[in-house]
Amino acid sequence: MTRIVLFENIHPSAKEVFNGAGLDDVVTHASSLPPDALREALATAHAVGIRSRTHLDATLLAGAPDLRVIGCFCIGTNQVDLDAAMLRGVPVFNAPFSNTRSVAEMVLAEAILLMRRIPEKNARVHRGHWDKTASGAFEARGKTLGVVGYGNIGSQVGTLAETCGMRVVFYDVEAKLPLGNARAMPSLEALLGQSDVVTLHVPGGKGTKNIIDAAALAAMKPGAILINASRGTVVDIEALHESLAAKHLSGAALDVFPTEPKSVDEPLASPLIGMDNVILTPHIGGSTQESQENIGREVAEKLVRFLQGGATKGAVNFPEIPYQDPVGSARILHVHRNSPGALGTLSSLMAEQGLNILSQNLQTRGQIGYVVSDVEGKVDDTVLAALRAHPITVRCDLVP
Ligand SMILES: NC(=O)C1=CN([C@@H]2O[C@H](COP(=O)(O)OP(=O)(O)OC[C@H]3O[C@@H](n4cnc5c(N)ncnc54)[C@H](O)[C@@H]3O)[C@@H](O)[C@H]2O)C=CC1
Ligand SMILES: O=C(O)C(=O)COP(=O)(O)O
Repeated sequence: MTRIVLFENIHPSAKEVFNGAGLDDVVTHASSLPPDALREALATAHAVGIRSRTHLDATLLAGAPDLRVIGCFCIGTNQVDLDAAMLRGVPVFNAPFSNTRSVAEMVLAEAILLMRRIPEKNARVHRGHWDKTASGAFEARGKTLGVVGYGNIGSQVGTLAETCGMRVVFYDVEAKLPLGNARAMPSLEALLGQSDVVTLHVPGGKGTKNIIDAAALAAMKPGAILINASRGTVVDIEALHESLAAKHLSGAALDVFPTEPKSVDEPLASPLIGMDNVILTPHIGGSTQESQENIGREVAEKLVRFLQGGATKGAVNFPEIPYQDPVGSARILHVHRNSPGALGTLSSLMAEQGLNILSQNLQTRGQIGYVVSDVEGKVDDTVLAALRAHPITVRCDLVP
């Protein structure tokens, strides 16, 4: 029996996919779990599904000996120790596209609201002030949007912004095809110096930590707006607070934070709380009915293809082998340390166990190699134990 444990209110479309594939042991949790409960839930799991809140580090993974695969039902995978998972022979999948439009629409909406100073005016009306003034309010048309990180989300934000007449510039560490009339900038500084609105769409992690710091904020135009719906670690929050307090920036919208509350009742701790010109949202950029339903299906299908066929195409940390129709009487998934002659060693081991190899596919990535073998012959517990016991073996499983 394959036990699948889903955390963080993953859309029911995922369970439908698992059940449709005959995988009925699906345990669902409405939220992420505190460390002890998480450890306990992982101890018996063969597959887990998480979103951005559940952090799976090397110690937690070591306490999950049966875990075969991890699904991130979101885009970001920085919450998982990807190398530790790989070295345990555990592929990690995500949903690279399904929520991108949802983020892009929210960012454009926030840009327009902030350019019109709607968050402040809304708060003031609620407090009894009727400030009917055009002061500080601007049209989007003709303004410059600077997109930092021109990937799946950033490029869509640019395309949507052009439909409102905005001029789009972007900066990316990789060469990117500009969509529409967007123009690539040679540096982050160049982008910051000419953008009325700067929006961040880079991945989390060491390479992007605090790329928007005090110096970057100072390089932005007076009165500019900053939007961050990427990862909280990308912006130095204290520096942003100072820049807003000094009225250098006119407003900001943040969906992600260096430390995010763990539950609905935990308040956000941030120096930005109470600033009327700052939109604060609880990491919901990708949270729409459409995106969550699609993500549930997309990632669950990837997990099923792996659990039932060994396919790792699209895995973010693993050698990629596409789905192939099985031939023979059994399919063996073997993960080994990537060393010269490993495939020969595995094939000899299989021959010693009386298995005839009908089809074999090897891919390597960094420190590991992954082999999918379709064989003729009897693969029972003794055979599996022999393959698992060999020193080159990291993991070995049989799929139906
Ligand atoms: N707020 C939310 O709910 C959501 C947040 N996200 C986050 O949005 C971010 C972007 O997602 P995608 O567009 O799908 O990723 P992507 O991988 O398609 O694009 C990221 C881009 O950033 C570029 N990049 C990396 N380091 C950079 C740097 N230092 N400076 C400039 N460019 C750099 C990459 O070359 C790439 O083109 C991720 O952090 C993701 O986790 C994604 C979905 C929902
Ligand atoms: O897709 C991402 O990377 C996100 O940040 C969205 O995360 P979530 O599924 O809303 O926890």
